[in-house]
Amino acid sequence: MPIDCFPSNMTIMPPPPPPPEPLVFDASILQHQANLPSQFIWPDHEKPCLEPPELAIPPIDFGSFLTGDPLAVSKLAQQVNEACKKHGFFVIVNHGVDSKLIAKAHEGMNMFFGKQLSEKPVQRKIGEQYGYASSFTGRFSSKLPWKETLSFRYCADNQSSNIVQEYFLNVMGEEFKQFGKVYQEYCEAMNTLSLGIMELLGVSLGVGNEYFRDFFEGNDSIMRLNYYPPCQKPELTLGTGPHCDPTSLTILHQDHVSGLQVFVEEKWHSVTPDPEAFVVNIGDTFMALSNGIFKSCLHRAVVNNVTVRKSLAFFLCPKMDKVVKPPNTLVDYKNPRVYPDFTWLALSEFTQKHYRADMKTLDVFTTWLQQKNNCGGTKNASSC
Ligand SMILES: C=C1C[C@]23C[C@H]1CC[C@H]2[C@]1(C)CCC[C@@](C)(C(=O)O)[C@H]1[C@@H]3C(=O)O
Ligand SMILES: O=C(O)CCC(=O)C(=O)O
Ligand SMILES: [Fe+2]
Repeated sequence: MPIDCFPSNMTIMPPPPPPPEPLVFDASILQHQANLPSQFIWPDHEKPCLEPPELAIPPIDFGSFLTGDPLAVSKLAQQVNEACKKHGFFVIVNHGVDSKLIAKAHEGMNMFFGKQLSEKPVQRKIGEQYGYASSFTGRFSSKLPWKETLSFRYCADNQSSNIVQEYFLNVMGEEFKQFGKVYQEYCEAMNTLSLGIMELLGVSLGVGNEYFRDFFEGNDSIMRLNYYPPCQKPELTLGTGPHCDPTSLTILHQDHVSGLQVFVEEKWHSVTPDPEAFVVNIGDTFMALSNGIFKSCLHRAVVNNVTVRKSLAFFLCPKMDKVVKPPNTLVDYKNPRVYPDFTWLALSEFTQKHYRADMKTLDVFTTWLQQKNNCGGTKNASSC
């Protein structure tokens, strides 16, 4: 249509600007830059505080639980009960996991994340739980975490006995075959330890040592490798933002570089690294399973301007279709239900497609679920 046919009062809008190219987090470049891209600068109220107090908590000797000595088990159950009611995490030593296996898992991270960005597999797609991601540049537009991650699935059922090894070989490639063997063995060790901890949590809550072990027998869990490159301005950003894990239980191994912080007694505390220990924290799903008795732990990870920091996080999750509801013995007129029934699939999808997990994920999810149910389960709760 010739330009003069347009009525004089019509304003011809310029074409919309092209969408900004998603930022590329190339750690080998960014870690040397004094000026951080604005997307990595967190709001003042979330920036890390300098020199947080160290949290000195007595580690729990898991070895005495493994002996099955009733007195030792009862003592440990009491320790765990207090820790999980108060701030939702505890530290265990004498856990039975081979330190050489842990060292190999860390070496594997150095090899993988030390590669050039171009040599790493393509970034994971939005809504997908697994794969390689560099600071989630394609997923979030602000408050980007200063980290690279590799997440993959671990299934405890017999049909998936080599799922980790197969992922590394088939999805990542032949050169990662040995990698896959290390992490397959590591995840199997995490599974064994998780089920043992579930026995201890069951005793701690008075439901017996089989209840939660059975619930997680066929777990469908997530293994995540966290790699935090050094940052020239660590006081402006975060490696992982403040959150409660939406999952059930997390077994975290941090290397010798401190960075994990937990929020207890109204302030952030640094958890002193101990390569011989695992940090175990309660997630949102187990908080619901315990009818709110055990608290999901609020935590975050800070970075530094000197060296890389790495952590291995095993997230225990039930089968996707398992209904998350507390045992009847934890519900009565004095302790009414705190959260509705839900499946782990629903909560997992909520965190991957609708909501960035933070410190209030479970409450927001609960409201979202109720709105959706009130609308007869339509796709978009806000449509009703
Ligand atoms: C189910 C999960 C989502 C996250 C990985 C596991 C358990 C922890 C979640 C996460 C780490 C919480 C902070 C925000 C998040 C986006 C991250 O920084 O990685 C979360 C993970 C995720 O959604 O990928
Ligand atoms: O790296 C850490 O110490 C914490 C990581 C974490 O909280 C997570 O991946 O959920
Ligand atoms: Fe976490």
